[in-house]
Amino acid sequence: MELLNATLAKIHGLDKEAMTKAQAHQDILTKPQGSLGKLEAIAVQLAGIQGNAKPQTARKAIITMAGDHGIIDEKFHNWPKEVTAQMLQNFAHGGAAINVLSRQVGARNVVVALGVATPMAEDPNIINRNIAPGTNNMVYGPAMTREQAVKAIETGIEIVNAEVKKGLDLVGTGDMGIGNTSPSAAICSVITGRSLEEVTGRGTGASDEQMKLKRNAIAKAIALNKPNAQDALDVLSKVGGYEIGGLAGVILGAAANRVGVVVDGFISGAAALIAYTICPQAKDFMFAAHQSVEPGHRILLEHMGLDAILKMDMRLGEGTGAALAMNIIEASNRIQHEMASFADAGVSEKQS
Ligand SMILES: Cc1cc2ncn([C@H]3O[C@H](COP(=O)(O)O)[C@@H](O)[C@H]3O)c2cc1C
Ligand SMILES: O=C(O)c1cccnc1
Repeated sequence: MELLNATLAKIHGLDKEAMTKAQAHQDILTKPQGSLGKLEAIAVQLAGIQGNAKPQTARKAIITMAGDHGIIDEKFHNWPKEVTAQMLQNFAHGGAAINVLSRQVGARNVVVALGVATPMAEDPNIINRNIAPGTNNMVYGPAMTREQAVKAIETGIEIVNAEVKKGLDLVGTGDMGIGNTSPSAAICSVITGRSLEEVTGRGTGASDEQMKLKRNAIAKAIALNKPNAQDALDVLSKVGGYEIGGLAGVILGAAANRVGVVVDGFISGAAALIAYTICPQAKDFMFAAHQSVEPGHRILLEHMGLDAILKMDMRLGEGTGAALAMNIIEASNRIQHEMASFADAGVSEKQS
């Protein structure tokens, strides 16, 4: 709990002076004021995060965290849990969607096992910080202990702190874990107060019949464990997942280091909801990368007052939306650095 508390103590608000300077700079560039819309807002937020009116985006990482889920024993899944470990190998060898999109935007991949059930061979490209071989089936009891939930968050903080030491201007979150749309829906429903009908989605492709089983299993888990919506550690431990806790730690750690964090889809969103419930100010450091097809994603973004950068009908996770949205954030920052002012370019200014 010490690292978590120390991290929370380091989270302060955005640098208002840097934001005022960044906005003033936007306003003298050769365009009608405000005409670049969200591109301007992103540059100003980034300035507030980094405390610099001309922020940096060159050093980027996507941190993808993996965990398995006991709830897949409830038989509404189409994919075996071995896929989690197999996909980690794929991430480690550059073949997954997240590898391609990270390469395209120039982000390094950081792959972390936090709660993977299938034994894995050692691999220099996988950081093995397994806390347990997957969560317990939350239909019959808590997914993990409160101590394990804290450990997951603190591991996420340690991982992002290590990346900050290597040099980090922008970090993206990603998840891998067969079954993890179920704990994400549970977290979303408990914290936002919205029904499972509204927040549960098809994940990797649940049929109508499987959707009924999925909602019933999540409802049973919530009814049995009675997570306290005001206590994010209680929610995470009772109906969460190791990778979700780890990603909440990445988000809190990024905020403490004043690094902008590009939050991926629904699972990363559930992690953001945990981080936000622990420390609402962490929201200032988040960029919502995209709006996933999972219906709960829009709901949890609304709950935090976040506006998704992209809407691409994506539903993969891994950090794919985060990597893609980094392109937009970089574009916005290049405007801030490279565009000519009216004075530079000799363009007449607005007359009235
Ligand atoms: C081959 C494959 C690659 C993936 N990459 C991400 N996910 C995504 O799908 C899973 C969540 O959906 P559900 O709750 O329905 O299991 C997570 O592993 C998520 O990262 C994948 C899923 C599969 C099958
Ligand atoms: O939005 C996501 O992150 C997502 C949706 C479905 C499956 N995996 C991830």
